Amino acid sequence: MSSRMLRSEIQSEILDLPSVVYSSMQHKKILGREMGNLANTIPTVDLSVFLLSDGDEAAKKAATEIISRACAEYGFFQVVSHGIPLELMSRAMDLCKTFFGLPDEEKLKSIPRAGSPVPAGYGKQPDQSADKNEYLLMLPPNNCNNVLPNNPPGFRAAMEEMFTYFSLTGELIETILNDCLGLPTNFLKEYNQDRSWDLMSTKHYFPATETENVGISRHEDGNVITFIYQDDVGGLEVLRDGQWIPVVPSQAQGTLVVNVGDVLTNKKFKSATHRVTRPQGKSRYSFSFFYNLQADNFETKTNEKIEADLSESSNSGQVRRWGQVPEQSSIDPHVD
Ligand SMILES: O=C(O)CCC(=O)C(=O)O
Ligand SMILES: [Fe+2]
Repeated sequence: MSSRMLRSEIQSEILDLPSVVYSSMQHKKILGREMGNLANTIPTVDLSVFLLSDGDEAAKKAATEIISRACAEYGFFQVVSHGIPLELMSRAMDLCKTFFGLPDEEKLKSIPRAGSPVPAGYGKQPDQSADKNEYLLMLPPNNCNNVLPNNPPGFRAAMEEMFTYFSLTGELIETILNDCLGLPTNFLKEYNQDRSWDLMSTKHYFPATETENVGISRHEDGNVITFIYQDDVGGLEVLRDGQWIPVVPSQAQGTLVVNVGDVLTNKKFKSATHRVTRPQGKSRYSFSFFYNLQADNFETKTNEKIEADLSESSNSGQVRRWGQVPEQSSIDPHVD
């Protein structure tokens, strides 16, 4: 499906939204309003104004300002009315729960291909790892290194559709962040056109035990922008001023968490440290989408170019390749 066709699907989707989340559609003046309290919650922004061909400019400006502040204060924000069909999101979540509930021998049919540059396929953290989760990782739908399960039926197609929509949402958020950073129009878009290195993973976090509860150890994402679609269990936490702030799953269906990765970090934005803590007695499921930068651009061009265009920028951190563990990363028991 061409990206133009998808965009028009997105537009028809947002005109048909449930009233509880999207009531702002009837009140254009408050489109783009802040739906969270900046003091202690990660703000949520309604993106529908950016998807409408006649989107109100003042509402876009208001939304852009909220996102700018959130990226500076938290490195995180949340979005609704992003155009990803809610039916697809909940179907994909249900299918992922079914997949992870299958016996190991079934899931192991989807282990990564030998020699693949990225271990696309099913995997489980090794026993010695503090992180207790299993996952299914995928490259863009047409990539020959993907190993996607045929069971449960429909899962593979749902994963591919989710990926395609996430990519488009990534392009939209990249454009908004471009403006937040005061970069020349379309600077990031022109700089980062190759979508073949984007990655999506769906994860199953096992319930915590009496003695340990680490889902993913504290880390920062090395890419450009990450999306997280989490179920209603909770456990994602963001470090801000030495305090772990929970990203409470929203009652609003289809809420996506967005976080700024190392590529866009500078004096203005931060790539925030975050982690996942596992609750007791419950599994947690999530989708993460990593909007990346083409690998060859990583060390050579990325921050150097963004810094050159943002004279105030100061990020000293080297942008990491996929899977490379940051030096400052540490394993902690998540008990504080
Ligand atoms: O599952 C989540 O909520 C977050 C996952 C995450 O931080 C990551 O995959 O980098
Ligand atoms: Fe992360």
